[in-house]
Amino acid sequence: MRLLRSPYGGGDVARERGVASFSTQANALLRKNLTFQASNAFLKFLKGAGVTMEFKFVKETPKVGTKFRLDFSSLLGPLFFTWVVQLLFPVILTYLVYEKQQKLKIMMKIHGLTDGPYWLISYLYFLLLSAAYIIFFVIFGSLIGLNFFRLNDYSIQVVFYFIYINLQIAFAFLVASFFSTVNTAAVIGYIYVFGSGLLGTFLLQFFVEDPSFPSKIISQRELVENLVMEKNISNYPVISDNLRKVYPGRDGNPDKLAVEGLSLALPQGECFGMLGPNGAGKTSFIHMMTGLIKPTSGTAYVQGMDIRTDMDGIHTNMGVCPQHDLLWETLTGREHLLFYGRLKNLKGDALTKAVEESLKSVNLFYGGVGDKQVRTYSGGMKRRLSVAISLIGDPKVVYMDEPSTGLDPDSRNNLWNVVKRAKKDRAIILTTHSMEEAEVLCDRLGIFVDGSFQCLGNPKEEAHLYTNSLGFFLF
Ligand SMILES: Nc1ncnc2c1ncn2[C@@H]1O[C@H](COP(=O)(O)OP(=O)(O)OP(=O)(O)O)[C@@H](O)[C@H]1O
Repeated sequence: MRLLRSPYGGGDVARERGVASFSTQANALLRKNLTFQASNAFLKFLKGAGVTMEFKFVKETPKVGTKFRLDFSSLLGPLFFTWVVQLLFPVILTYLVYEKQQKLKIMMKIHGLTDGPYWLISYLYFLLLSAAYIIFFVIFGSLIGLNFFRLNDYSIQVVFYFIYINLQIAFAFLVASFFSTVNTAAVIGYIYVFGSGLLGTFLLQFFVEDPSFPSKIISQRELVENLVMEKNISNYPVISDNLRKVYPGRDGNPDKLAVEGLSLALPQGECFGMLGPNGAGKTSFIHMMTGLIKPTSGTAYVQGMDIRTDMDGIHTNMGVCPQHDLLWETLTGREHLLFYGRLKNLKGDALTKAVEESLKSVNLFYGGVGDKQVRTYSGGMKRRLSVAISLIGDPKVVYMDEPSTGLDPDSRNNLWNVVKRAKKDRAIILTTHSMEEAEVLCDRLGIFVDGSFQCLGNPKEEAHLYTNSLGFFLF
């Protein structure tokens, strides 16, 4: 076995093994910018020729920079929160035992204080103390940007803490009856905090870290219920209220549940990404929202109009980029846009201007491309035209079903730029299989599996969940 010092060095040895003739081929490939194929083929050849290489002069490929975000609470995980919120327990316990140890309670009793007012005043005192402590904890945590506070709705946190501090005070009252010395109570109190934190983490960590833990999904459902109840829905162009789709079974097959009670509220200007494996129900959801199929139950409101009754009104202000390009091969790009622009009630100069701008925005204007028949277009051009059609007439709600599927990286980047520019002043729902696409385009992301959201959140926050949990479903 000979040693070749670098892929492009070691001339004698390489020539001996016939590398010279190969490297001519490899260089040709490299010149064509097919670096990857060239280097792979080159390595295969060397392996076959029994030559090993030392990558002495080969540098690592530069990687995209990532923002360092220090969330030190995550270093301790749920333990941090359990320990901090429980810290008042030993304080309350020792305070109660201190009054018992110093016979202060008896003194007060002697002076006429009965049990009822004593416990009531003690309870109110500890309630105020606990409330102040928790408020400080929440404000401090929110100010330094801890995820625990940022990602959970404050109203839910208030209810949780209120119930928790009441239980903690009641428990301290109970435990205080078993102790008569402060030192023992303090030691046991702190051991309890430390031990129960560890035990709780051990027993409950699975639920806390389970990506399907539905806290945000529940809050989304509550938001939708409130919005529908209060008829305050103008700030949310898209509201899906418990939308459900079951396809009836055929040829002896059972019914198929495609979308299971989907609740979602989309504010103006948000691009929402639905990410999920094949067959998750994304297209069924879009088909219901666009009126192609009827929901089995539930409904949705688009700009305040009900999809069950006002679909015609909704269509005038809605754009759709379907999963597969639905285009006439013999019409030009411009003709498509003129046609769909007219359907959106554009006329005369406004229509001509809108079509021109639209062609420019998707790079189909210059060189007269927009005036060529669609059958001459590449896949990327057809996809860009489909996106342009979805945006013509300035619709306030746009659905894009896997807009970049099947495109090469260059066409995909072009298309992403179009969508990024179009995001302003619109609500966009976009389905995709690509985490990268979701990160680039979406402000919020829902991971959709088996007809329901497994989690909702910011694409950057959900990225690890997608890779960890959905990777399981996808691959
Ligand atoms: N017309 C239909 N009749 C019966 N079942 C259907 C029908 N359309 C879709 N389904 C089923 O409903 C489920 C959801 O399908 P849907 O096309 O909505 O998923 P999807 O997430 O859009 O998938 P993809 O990413 O492949 O487009 C699938 O199991 C599919 O087989």
